[in-house]
Amino acid sequence: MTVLEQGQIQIHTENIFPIIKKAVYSGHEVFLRELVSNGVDAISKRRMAAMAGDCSEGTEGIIAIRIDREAKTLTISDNGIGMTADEVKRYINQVAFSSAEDFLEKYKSESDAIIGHFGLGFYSSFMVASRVELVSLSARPGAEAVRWSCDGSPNFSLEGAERTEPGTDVVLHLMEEELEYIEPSRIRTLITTYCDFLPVAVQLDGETVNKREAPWRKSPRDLSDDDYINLYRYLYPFQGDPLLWVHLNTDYPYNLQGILYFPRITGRADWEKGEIRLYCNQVFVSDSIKEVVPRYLLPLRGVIDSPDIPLNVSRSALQTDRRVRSIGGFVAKKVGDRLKELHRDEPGRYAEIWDSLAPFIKIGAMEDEKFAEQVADLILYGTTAAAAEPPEDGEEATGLDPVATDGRTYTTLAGYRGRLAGDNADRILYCTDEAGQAGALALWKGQGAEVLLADTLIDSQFIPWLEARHGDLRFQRVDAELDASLHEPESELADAEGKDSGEKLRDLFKAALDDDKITIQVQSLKGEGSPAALILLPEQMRRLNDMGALMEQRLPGLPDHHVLLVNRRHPLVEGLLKLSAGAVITGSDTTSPSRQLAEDLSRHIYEVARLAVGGLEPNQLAGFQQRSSDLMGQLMQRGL
Ligand SMILES: Nc1ncnc2c1ncn2[C@@H]1O[C@H](COP(=O)(O)OP(=O)(O)OP(=O)(O)O)[C@@H](O)[C@H]1O
Repeated sequence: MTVLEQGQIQIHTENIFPIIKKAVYSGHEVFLRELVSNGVDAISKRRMAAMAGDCSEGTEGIIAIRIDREAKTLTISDNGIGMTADEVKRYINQVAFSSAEDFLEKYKSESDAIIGHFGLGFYSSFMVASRVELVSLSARPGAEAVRWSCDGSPNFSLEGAERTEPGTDVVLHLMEEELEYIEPSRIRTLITTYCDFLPVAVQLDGETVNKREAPWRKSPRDLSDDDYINLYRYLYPFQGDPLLWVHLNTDYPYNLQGILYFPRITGRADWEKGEIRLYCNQVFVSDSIKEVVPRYLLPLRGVIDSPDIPLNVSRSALQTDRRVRSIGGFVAKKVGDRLKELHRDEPGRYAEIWDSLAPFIKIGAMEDEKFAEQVADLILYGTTAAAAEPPEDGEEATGLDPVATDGRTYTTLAGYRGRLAGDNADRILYCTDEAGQAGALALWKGQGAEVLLADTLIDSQFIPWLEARHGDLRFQRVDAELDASLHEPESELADAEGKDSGEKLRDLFKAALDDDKITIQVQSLKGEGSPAALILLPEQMRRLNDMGALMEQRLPGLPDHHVLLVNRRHPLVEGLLKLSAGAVITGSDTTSPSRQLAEDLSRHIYEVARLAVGGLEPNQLAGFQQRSSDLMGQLMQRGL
């Protein structure tokens, strides 16, 4: 074979390849992605050149990968446009190698990793091969086949070769330490990882391995729900089906396609990792692109495919890139639009999946003002109100509020406010713990008040945020205070000592509890089932306690300062009053058995109220249990 040329590649670094190999010490596998991408490019170039009449059309484009175990070679062939000797000199010796220098230059100055080492190009073959041969025949008429060979030093040789069909073979003579790439299973995995959605068949030893179809490149009109769900199942196997998806498609001011899915969140969502897969022209780049979408969308899954995300820069540079930021904004906007659409068109389904959507939406609203505006009317709250009746014809009504689901009834803040009346038109009643605040909640419900249920972990931050945003509204937790509608007006005659029964009860409880931090109030609560006593936590008091707990990184618990509301109408309290009055009438002093029993009962009533709000520590429970039995024993003896 005649030697066409031997020469030195003009590069500044004397021997670039060992440096590349060292710099890109991990992820050598990307060489396959780079070489297959070059083949795909060559195939589409040939198609375009054929359309312009510049070369023969050829058969369907194919990338064929062959393994030769004996020769320890891996060959990547395409039937694309090929290269003439001149083109090899220009594109391989100059373009490829000058971008190698570029890459190294960038790599040196950036401390953090370049995403997926993207754009390494042809010379990435030297990460795994000690010698690379390229045999190419240009599809242009009259071209002759050439063989280029290089061992990683700047020296190359170029000679005539045998190749009858246009296209290029890249033959990699694998280094001893890179022989993993001779294993078909390894190559197969690499093809499905990086080249699965490429529009050209990628074959391994004659068998097509990749999927080829990239649904996100299609129009949403041509995709069924099943198509979306199947892609999700394929990308995230055994993760359950997605709740909702958003098809992204824009070509201005940047080119971007993709499909994002809201996963069904079980347990804690991962706000750190990021599971959206990044592609560039259907070639897989990375499965964690924290830098491209806003943080609150990180638990979303799916694909973003854009050639306009700069990938040969460091991650930190990506984060501050203006275009990337605007892509993040675009994605958030599209997600917001899709949520709006679902809320408008299918309020029932929206409410059904609300619990899974809530973390994204609430965190998004708190972190991103634009997003907050978009979703302002889409935030749902569990409510104690009855659901609105759907229209008779059974069709799903738009704007239905409150909406019932299997588990809960939901409303929006606007819906709730629409139902508020008169003096309380600006008061938002909410409950953060249905069990712990059951007594107070029942009282409000008994009087027909609607209460919002804000009981998820995130609500402890979300409610204060909401309050700050709605300065015109008053947010009041159900157990903060009871307004006049919940108790009877007080009208009572004082006894001979000038004390009414309220004062007497107050004195009794004060003596029994002997704790200045507990404020005792006596009221006649309305409603049949109202409890004997309730613990109330005035807003200011509770907030201070919550804040202190937050600063000390502990659970808030029951603050030492709290209110004990005694319900004078309750038979137990009425009996208590009689018991203590008896003690006075018979002239007993504070140590009389009746007085002692009255105080023990008062303490017991207090502890039961405390127990109901989860305010008894585990170590107090044993004492409580003991006192309960003692008290019942005493009462039993009195009754017998
Ligand atoms: N299989 C091939 N068939 C035809 N031309 C090729 C082939 N592989 C490489 N080339 C030519 O060599 C040039 C350099 O390739 P290289 O992979 O280094 O960079 P690139 O593809 O231009 O950019 P990138 O850095 O994104 O990979 C290509 O632009 C192309 O003209």
